Amino acid sequence: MAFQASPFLHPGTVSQTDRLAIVHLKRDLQLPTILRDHDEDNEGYAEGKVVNTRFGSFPHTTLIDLPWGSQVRASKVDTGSRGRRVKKRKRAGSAENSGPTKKVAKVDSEEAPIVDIAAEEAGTATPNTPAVKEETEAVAAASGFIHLLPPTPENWTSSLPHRTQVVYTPDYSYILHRIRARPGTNIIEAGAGSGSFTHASARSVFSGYANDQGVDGSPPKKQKLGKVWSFEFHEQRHEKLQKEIKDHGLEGLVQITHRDVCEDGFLVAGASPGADAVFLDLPAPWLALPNLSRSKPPPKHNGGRSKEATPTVPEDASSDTTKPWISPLNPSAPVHICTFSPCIEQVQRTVSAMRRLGWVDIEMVELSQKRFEIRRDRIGIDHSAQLGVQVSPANVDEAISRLLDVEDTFKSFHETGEKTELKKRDRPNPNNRAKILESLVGRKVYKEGNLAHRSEPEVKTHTSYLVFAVLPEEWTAKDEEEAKLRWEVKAREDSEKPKEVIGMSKRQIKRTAREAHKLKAAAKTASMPGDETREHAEGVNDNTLKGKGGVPEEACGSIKQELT
Ligand SMILES: C[S@@+](CC[C@H](N)C(=O)[O-])C[C@H]1O[C@@H](n2cnc3c(N)ncnc32)[C@H](O)[C@@H]1O
Repeated sequence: MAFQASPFLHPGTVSQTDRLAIVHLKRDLQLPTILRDHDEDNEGYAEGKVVNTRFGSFPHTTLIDLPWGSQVRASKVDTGSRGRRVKKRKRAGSAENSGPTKKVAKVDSEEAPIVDIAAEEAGTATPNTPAVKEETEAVAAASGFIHLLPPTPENWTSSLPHRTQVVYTPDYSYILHRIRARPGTNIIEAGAGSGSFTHASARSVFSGYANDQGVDGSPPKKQKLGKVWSFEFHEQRHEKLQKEIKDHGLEGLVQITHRDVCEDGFLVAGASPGADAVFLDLPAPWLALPNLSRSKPPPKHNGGRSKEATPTVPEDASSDTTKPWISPLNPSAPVHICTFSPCIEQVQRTVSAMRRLGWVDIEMVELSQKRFEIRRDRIGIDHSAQLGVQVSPANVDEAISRLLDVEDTFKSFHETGEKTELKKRDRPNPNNRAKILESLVGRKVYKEGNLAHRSEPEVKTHTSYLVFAVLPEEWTAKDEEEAKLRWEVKAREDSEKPKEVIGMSKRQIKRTAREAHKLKAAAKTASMPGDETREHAEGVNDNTLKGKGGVPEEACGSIKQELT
């Protein structure tokens, strides 16, 4: 099969068969689906593969080859036929195959053969005979519509099948920015869970595929390829995510390993991922931190975790004590980390472990994302039931005219017995077409009323504490020597120093400078005319200064200079 880039990275302009698409029903309701031109699950719809939603049914055939963003109307699908599904299938060559509204769908020969129930009941069925399915052309229904969107990490996060708590967009966008994720970065992620962060980080670090070629077919340019090194110790979650990554064309960019990272570390097949950044979404990140060091961590302790809770996962070379220690981190760059914890006690333990292990710039952040609804509050009886309008008088004139109206109606009812409803019917409808057109064309409705904003009370984001830190590059004595040779440190010759400080230690120089500074300040006060300070400072002159500090006035400047 020809190589196809992931739809998350290169969605193209139209939806395609066998590629992921997002069926957008409304802002907080989206369904991911891989578009198929045939029903591989044999679900029994005459139209082939169908997405059923609260807004109607959408056969995949109506969703393929459409420009992204298209609005698609629902189709009439006989959902009641699902129970009788196999009887609906006809064998190839059957006379009924040639109806005008039928079209023949491609059938994968490796699929389970479709059983002809009628033939089976009659005992004439031939097992394993390749069959051809036929699908009815979809007919539009009035039940509703959807929009077809290309997949992005954002809409994948809001539509993915939840297997765990997930990291939502407001959190991961901030995290990826803080851990400096960019094209070419190697990220370690543990645990992978439902893959929400995995998809977002994959897009951030993508800098091309290993088999990328120039436009003219020339060999690929040498560039650092970014990669997400994902770890998950729950077997089913690991399997499901691995399948998703394959289905989404992200293999090669994301490598998922089934592993307990607290026990067995972060090496993959014995080799280092060379991580520039790390994201830990684990219940006990402090247990994994020793495995993210630049040198061999101290012997493991249980960390208060019960032995029963520790799952058994395949052993890796990293846990083999006979082999030399390999760090999973990039040795030639500072490593940025973020840990995601729901409670402050976990944060405290994580921060303590980070301090012990040499992480610096440790900082905790809590994100409280809120969405603001911005609208114009319009007031007036005239607007009546229009959207966003409070139906109450906008001013005194409007209130009086309304009161007169009501009084009139009341009076006429008592005089003539005429019902109010009749009068109402005579009154022009404020929401009639002409009125609405007038308000749209004649007036600037968008400018009317007060501009108001209020925050949404409920926001779908998993509140957690984010701990950020940096692990600097290792600096050995050898590095120090090399640096000294490279950037020669030239000590000042004694002959260049002011003579007052020659032979003094740094501490002595500092003390002398402090005293000189104090005396100089006192002398300045003494020379200020006409206040009490002058009297106190009387008698303090250059000579006493010299005597007190033992430092001549002219030396003060040079001592200060020496210290700076
Ligand atoms: C909250 S979920 C992660 C959600 C994920 N970040 C997302 O955005 O979808 C935490 C995951 O960590 C996994 N996990 C917990 N301890 C682990 C360990 N020691 N090693 C690897 N995975 C672990 C759990 O199985 C769980 O799936």
